[in-house]
Amino acid sequence: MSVIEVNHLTKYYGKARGINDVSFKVEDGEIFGFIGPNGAGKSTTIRLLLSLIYPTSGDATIFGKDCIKYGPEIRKDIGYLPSEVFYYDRMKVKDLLNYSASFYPGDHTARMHELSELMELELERKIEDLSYGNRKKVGIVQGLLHRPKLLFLDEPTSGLDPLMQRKFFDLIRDENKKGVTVFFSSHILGEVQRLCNRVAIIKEGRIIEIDDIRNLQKDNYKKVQVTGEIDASCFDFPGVTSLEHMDGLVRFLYKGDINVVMRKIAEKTVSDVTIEEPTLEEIFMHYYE
Ligand SMILES: Nc1ncnc2c1ncn2[C@@H]1O[C@H](COP(=O)(O)OP(=O)(O)OP(=O)(O)O)[C@@H](O)[C@H]1O
Repeated sequence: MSVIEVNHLTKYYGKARGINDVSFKVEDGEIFGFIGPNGAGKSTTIRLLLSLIYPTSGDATIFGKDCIKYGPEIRKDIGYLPSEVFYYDRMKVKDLLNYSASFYPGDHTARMHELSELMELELERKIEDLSYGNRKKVGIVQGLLHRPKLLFLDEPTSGLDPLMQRKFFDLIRDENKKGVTVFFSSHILGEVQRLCNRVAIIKEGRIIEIDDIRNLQKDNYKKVQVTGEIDASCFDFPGVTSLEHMDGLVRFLYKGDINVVMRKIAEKTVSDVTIEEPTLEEIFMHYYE
């Protein structure tokens, strides 16, 4: 059974497009990346799944249950870090986290201390005295406090310094190893590439690709660079694009059977060859163009 199943979900805010006919599944134990530029519909999708807003059409299930009908029940096992956090400014971090934990059964005090220590969050400080990054940390602790089975992270690293980002990623990986499924929304491709198994790309409210990160790289074009006294035109065959020649170096992009390129190179006398996978960033830009 999939942890999340989204079927033809559409949301219009009046006449404004939120998302359009979005369908995908997230399996148990995955770290699923959801990437797209500003305004693509990432937050809208998450808010619909949490039934904070309602769809225009389509439906979705979490843990096999309808998101709207079983919203309160489902949310007990969900952790959510929104892209922007807003709190009661006058409260102490500790009081806010205790208040938040009180919505869930059990005692979460030990967990609160454990997570705050890890994220270097001072529990005695008032929210109004915290920097943007430290407020984000409150959101992270709050989202994980009740040991959720599914975690929604919406642009989680904005405001965190590189050291904290690394700690945060380690924390998410640890949670995932313990069985937590993670839905990770971001427009920062590097972090999606580092953390996620599978990724969906959303553009202007529609999903344009869903695949394993490795497949995305494998089935995409390769970057080929050959050094030597060669005539670039010998690489002008189907599958080759962006062919460039400069100072004894031929460079091009290739999509197709790599053996064709290898055989062509073997016919020549070359001094160096590199064949590279594109980065997720390059693939992403390719889709957006
Ligand atoms: N409350 C709202 N009223 C009207 N339009 C909205 C509302 N919320 C979102 N939208 C529109 O829906 C579209 C998707 O927005 P959404 O916030 O889901 O995108 P996003 O991918 O999360 O972007 P970002 O990375 O900037 O947060 C945008 O065009 C946005 O302007």
